[in-house]
Amino acid sequence: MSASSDTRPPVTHPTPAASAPSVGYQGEPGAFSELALRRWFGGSARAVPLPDFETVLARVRSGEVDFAILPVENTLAGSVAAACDAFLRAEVDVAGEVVEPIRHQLLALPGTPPSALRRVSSHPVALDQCRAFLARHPHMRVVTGSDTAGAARAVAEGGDPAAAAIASEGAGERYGLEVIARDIHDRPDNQTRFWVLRSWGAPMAAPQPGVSHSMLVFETRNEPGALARVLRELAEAGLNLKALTARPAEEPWHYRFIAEVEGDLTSGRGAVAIASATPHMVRSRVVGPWTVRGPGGADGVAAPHADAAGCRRAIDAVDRALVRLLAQRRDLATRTQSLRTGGGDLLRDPAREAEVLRHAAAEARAVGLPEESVRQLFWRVIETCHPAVSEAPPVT
Ligand SMILES: C=C(O[C@@H]1C=C(C(=O)O)C=C[C@H]1O)C(=O)O
Repeated sequence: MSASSDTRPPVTHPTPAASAPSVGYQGEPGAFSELALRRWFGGSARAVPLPDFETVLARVRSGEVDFAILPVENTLAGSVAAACDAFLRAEVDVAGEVVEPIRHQLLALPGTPPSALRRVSSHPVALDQCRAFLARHPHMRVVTGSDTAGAARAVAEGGDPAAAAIASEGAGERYGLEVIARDIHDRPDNQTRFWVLRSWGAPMAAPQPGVSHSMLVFETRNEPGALARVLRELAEAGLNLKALTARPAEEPWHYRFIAEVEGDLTSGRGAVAIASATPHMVRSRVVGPWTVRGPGGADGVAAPHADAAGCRRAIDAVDRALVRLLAQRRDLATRTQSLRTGGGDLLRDPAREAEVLRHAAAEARAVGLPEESVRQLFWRVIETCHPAVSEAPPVT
């Protein structure tokens, strides 16, 4: 794989007409997909729980939901095969990518001693991320379920003190369960990539900063070197291959490949690479471009670490990203002001300021931060973006 630097303009990021988009996800409230969609869309999005990946894809394709979120790869368990297959069968576009840290907790009825547990249930992909813990506790029979939060709800509703679930801490809180064993995933830097999906042709809006990613979905002829020839075109265009997924096509021993690259395959050298690769492919389509958000993503937020020094480096990266976002906010606020005043003096809008603080408080609530201190902080943010704004925060 080759390194590449991307200096093209920011990717156009989709925002639906309504301020609160509906976003479909597989699972029940408290699922990791719900956390991932909050990272992308914020606290105001309407999260729509759906039973399986096929239904998620069908709903976004038909426009019944504005977007969908789909877990595609976990750093411990690998590709989420069922999600990739559902994606390959549907005609949808990737509008973004979220990388979400995944922390698994062993949850049971409050007051349950660990020795009383006999059964543990969760989604198979979650169970795969906790193999070492499960191997150390062979007295617990492993039961696969359709999702993590659903397994937690079933333990709460079942009332059986021998039953446990593996799910997020948030799912435990939602269903009144206690954390019996904390952070039981095999590595502390466990994380999952999710694609944000939209139907083809859904409206696009404001450009987002960050490196663009895109993908080529293709099949090759069953002949020596066919895959290598396609990949060589991408490499020679200087596009870094970040993931290559092979899934079975219907015909025996034929494969569909998903090649994800850092770069835009719809223009410039990316488009040239696709043109050169086309004779080597049986079927192909280009999806994207999109930007990545979350640990390790293009927004510069670092991945979690096992040791304190690593965590501090990650905090430093988060802080740098926060300051860059502040500068971005200041530029937007300055532009808003000059549009509103025609270049004159600062024109305050207390109603808008109150709205900004309300939004920040709602986001804080969604991610479990203290609302009042986030409100205060945002008052300072408004002030920092406009040094002339310096009175006490409005009361809402
Ligand atoms: C940027 C603006 O100007 C001022 C600054 C605001 C802000 O930083 O959020 C909000 C309202 C105005 O008092 C605006 O009008 O939106």
